[in-house]
Amino acid sequence: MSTLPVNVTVTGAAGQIGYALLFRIASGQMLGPDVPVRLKMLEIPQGVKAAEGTAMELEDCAFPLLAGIDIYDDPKVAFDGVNVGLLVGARPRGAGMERGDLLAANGGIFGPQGAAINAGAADDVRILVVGNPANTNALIASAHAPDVPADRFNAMMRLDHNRALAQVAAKTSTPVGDITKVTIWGNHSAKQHPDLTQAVIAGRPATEVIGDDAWIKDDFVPTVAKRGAAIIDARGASSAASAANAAIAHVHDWVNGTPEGDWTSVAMPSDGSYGVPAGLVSSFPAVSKGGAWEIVQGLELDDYTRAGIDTSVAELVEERDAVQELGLLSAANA
Ligand SMILES: NC(=O)c1ccc[n+]([C@@H]2O[C@H](COP(=O)([O-])OP(=O)(O)OC[C@H]3O[C@@H](n4cnc5c(N)ncnc54)[C@H](O)[C@@H]3O)[C@@H](O)[C@H]2O)c1
Ligand SMILES: O=C(O)C[C@H](O)C(=O)O
Repeated sequence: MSTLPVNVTVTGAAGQIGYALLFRIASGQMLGPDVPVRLKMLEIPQGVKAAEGTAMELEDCAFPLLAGIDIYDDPKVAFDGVNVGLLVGARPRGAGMERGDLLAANGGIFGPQGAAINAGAADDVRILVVGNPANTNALIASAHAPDVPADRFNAMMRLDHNRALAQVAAKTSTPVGDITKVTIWGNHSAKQHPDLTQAVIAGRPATEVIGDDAWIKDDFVPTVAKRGAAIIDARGASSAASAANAAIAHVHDWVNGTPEGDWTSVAMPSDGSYGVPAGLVSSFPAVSKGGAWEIVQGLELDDYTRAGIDTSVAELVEERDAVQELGLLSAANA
């Protein structure tokens, strides 16, 4: 990236995650301590006033790297020239809302945003979808941006990845920094598959250090997969600071590379690796090199891992089929 300001568009800027995210982006934690940023905040009209308040606070931080702040309620302008887009704003599930209703409501958000990205984004654009259902929302956005390479659309699994690291660290009394090669496969949902079969703790296989297969299957996997719901139950609102932290780390590593000897978990369009149908936005172990993700290849999958991936991917197929049926994967419906 050059020293020209990087245009960072954040949707849902007045929301909880937006509030935890914007200050860290402006301080340089996402793109680096030498990279100026211009924030382009997108909200729905009812959210604009609150976004203006957040912008006032951003100004009051006097961040040296913050080159400008603009607030929009029109995606076409908000994504004009965007280099990095964080698609956070989404329609939450309301009382009595079926999964199909949620997918349809979000299709109405992510289709037009994808079209706006297609029309105005910079050539190096990178899009991270955070708003749920994140994987399928990323698929919808990408379908409406036929001129943008599909691999520029990611969905966020980094929070699940970090949750897995934290659980293993607590179980083994190991510093998080000594734990590598954890993977989350599949969908950002309770059907994700957290996987420790390749994980390493201070140079030793994690499964050997843990020495408790029942803990992995009966405790670790469901705890990580259902952590989002546990946070909602405890906080009365979904995770915000940890989600923002994960988004910062995801984009940081995408742009600047992953540490040598480790990988992270990224939902990106499948190239057919590990039997995941091509095009589905599914999570894989991935390294970032030269500003692009590469799926880690050649991992042996035991039967338990294979079954976990298949279950999660089946859910993604269902979601894709549902939005396809609703016409949300057709660019004509933007
Ligand atoms: N992928 C993950 O790991 C992860 C983690 C936590 C939360 N989430 C999801 O992130 C999303 C946002 O969470 P939150 O806590 O910030 O919610 P929130 O309700 O506090 O904020 C959402 C904001 O988005 C805005 N918005 C809605 N539609 C919009 C549109 N079309 N364009 C622009 N802005 C729009 C709303 O006005 C609101 O200000 C939710 O879908 C949540 O489920 C994902
Ligand atoms: O689980 C949720 O609905 C919220 C969010 O996606 C999370 O993982 O915390």
